[in-house]
Amino acid sequence: MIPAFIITGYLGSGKTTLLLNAAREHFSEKRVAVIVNELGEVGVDGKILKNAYSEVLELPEGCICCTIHAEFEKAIRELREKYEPELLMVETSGSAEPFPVMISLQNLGCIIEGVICLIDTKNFHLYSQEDTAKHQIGSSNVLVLNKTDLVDESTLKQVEDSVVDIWNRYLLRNLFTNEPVFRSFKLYKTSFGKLPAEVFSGVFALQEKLYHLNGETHSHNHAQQVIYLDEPVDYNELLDIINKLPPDVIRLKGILKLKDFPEALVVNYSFGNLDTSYTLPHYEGKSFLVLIRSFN
Ligand SMILES: Nc1nc2c(ncn2[C@@H]2O[C@H](COP(=O)(O)OP(=O)(O)OP(=O)(O)O)[C@@H](O)[C@H]2O)c(=O)[nH]1
Repeated sequence: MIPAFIITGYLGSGKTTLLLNAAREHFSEKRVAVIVNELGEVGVDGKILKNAYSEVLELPEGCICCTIHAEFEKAIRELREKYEPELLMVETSGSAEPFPVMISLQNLGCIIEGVICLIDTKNFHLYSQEDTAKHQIGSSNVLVLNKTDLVDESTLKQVEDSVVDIWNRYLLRNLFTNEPVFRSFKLYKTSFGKLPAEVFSGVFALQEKLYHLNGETHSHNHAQQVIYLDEPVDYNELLDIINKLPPDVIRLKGILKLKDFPEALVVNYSFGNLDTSYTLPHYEGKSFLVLIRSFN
């Protein structure tokens, strides 16, 4: 039985960042495989994570929460055979709910060691009313209030109260008994998703077997568009693109080759904040930007 963690949380909340830090701080001695799923066909996270993990599988299309179970399960089987991981980390897309992934993992004989939900404390008020966000929180047993460096104490307290309230109202229940799947949660306050070792020590493992609700569907409130750039760009051109983004673009990610800089730049923009602090020295692919729009 392979232990597995699911990393969930809204768009831009810090899931990939958590995985990068965990690789450095907790998994240096372990054979860890990562499955990363992103909205749409073009992924950024997988390319970044390949710098930190030797086995990263990108699921290129759809969303593992409802359309491509078969592909997800096939991917895990292949990983298991080829790589024999000691631990599996599954990063779901910001638009996905973790429950179907939990079922698939259990069907494949994995032990769910924890469902970790990242919360963007700075921007929580902008997305807290979305159903997906509420179900992500209610289906998790490790709640991580992230980006605490960007908020004051009173905001942090408000977000904590609101997240705890949502957890209590939306907690995942056993379909037959109506009992909560997780009876408690553990809450952490972090910056850059830096979690203590105890989170990964198996104390949060789910004991219960989950069952699927037939015909279950949910709606997705986001659409994705990809722009490829043939020529290297100027940093100012990037700023220009960002300044002219339409208001329904809530997330922009990408990898860009720049005119005057040898390394490819990872572009990370969410809720008005642009971060270009991460670079990929050996990136050989095309430059691209992924725009995620909200239908709301
Ligand atoms: N200031 C600050 N920035 C953070 C923190 N955690 C993550 N970030 C930044 O937030 C941006 C988004 O982080 P990611 O880790 O890519 O978020 P994600 O949840 O994987 O994003 P999606 O996969 O698109 O949903 C990046 O620029 C990170 O560097 C934090 O605690 N503080």
